[in-house]
Amino acid sequence: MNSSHILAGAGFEAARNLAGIGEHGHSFRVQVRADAHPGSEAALHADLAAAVAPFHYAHVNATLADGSDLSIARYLASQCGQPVSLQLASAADRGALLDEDGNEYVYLDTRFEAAHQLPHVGPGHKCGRLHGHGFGVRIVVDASQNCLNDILLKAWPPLFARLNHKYLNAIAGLDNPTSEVMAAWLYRELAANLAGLAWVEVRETHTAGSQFDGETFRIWKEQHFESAVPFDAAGNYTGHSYLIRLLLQGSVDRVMGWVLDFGDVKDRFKPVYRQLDHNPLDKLPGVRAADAASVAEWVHGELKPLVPELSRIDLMETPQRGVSQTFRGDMQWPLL
Ligand SMILES: Nc1nc2c(c(=O)[nH]1)N=C([C@H](O)[C@H](O)COP(=O)(O)OP(=O)(O)OP(=O)(O)O)CN2
Repeated sequence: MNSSHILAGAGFEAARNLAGIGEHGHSFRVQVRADAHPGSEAALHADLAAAVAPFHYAHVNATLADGSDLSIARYLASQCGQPVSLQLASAADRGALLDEDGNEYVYLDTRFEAAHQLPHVGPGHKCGRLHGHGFGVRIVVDASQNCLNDILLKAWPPLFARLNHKYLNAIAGLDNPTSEVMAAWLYRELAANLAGLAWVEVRETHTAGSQFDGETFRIWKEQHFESAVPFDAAGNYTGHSYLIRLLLQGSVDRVMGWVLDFGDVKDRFKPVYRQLDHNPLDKLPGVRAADAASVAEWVHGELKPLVPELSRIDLMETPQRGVSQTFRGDMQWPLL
């Protein structure tokens, strides 16, 4: 079923006091997603700006007795004036996630450095060669069952020791170490020792990722394009460096170990990309309007026949303003 969302972001610099840690400070980042309906975009941006304002260059505990990530996240969500899903990053590697159904999670972003090759790709495919990555890993747990320290101190270190600076293909279960296989392997290894594990994400590069929640595989590929867009009724244009994220949901091919090759996603997107990049978006053939939601719909119309697994498109005009459209499946996370 199609659903259309608005994405809004904000940041604030704040001090806080936490039991066991004491006084310290953070550059907090917050992203929210809300249902799109007439007037909701301006209201969401205004509500979010007003919600973070009391924290900016201030002490969190002046507003909230409990200055934890979860407490701040709950407060910000409550100020948004409409149901939202929310991601609060208190540091580059950690934060809290809340969804509209009342689920609360904490996450840790960590990484390891390793070599691998994909043994089943066709001749000449670059991933058949021995190569390596700084693999990004996001571990997400149900906040009511577990906390960040359990991931950091107990669950992750033994796995890090098994993976870091290793040749992944030599590890049992990783003979075909695609991102999807890695996410499923990490999920199974972590679930054994981590109560409330919700999902695991693996990022081989900055532009591609995969997610496994014990049942469903989701992958994404990101691209940037530079485009002009009408600015006012007088016919003036402005422009943006757009980020588009194409998210796919599907089963993993038993031989290849992936939903679809990230390279194939990029290749199939190329003809669409050429029409978007360095062009005025209101002149796209058949586009309903030049706003981000209409452009995302247009991309979906062009790409759906080529990528049937395409489930969601996120289109950001700026890092703090964009849309997220779901066309099939259920792809709540990542928020962005
Ligand atoms: N679905 C998957 N597709 C691909 C995987 C994978 O794990 N799952 N892995 C690879 C390669 O290992 C490759 O290193 C990463 O591919 P890709 O994203 O295409 O890398 P690029 O550096 O070309 O990405 P840019 O778009 O240039 O940033 C291939 N596919």
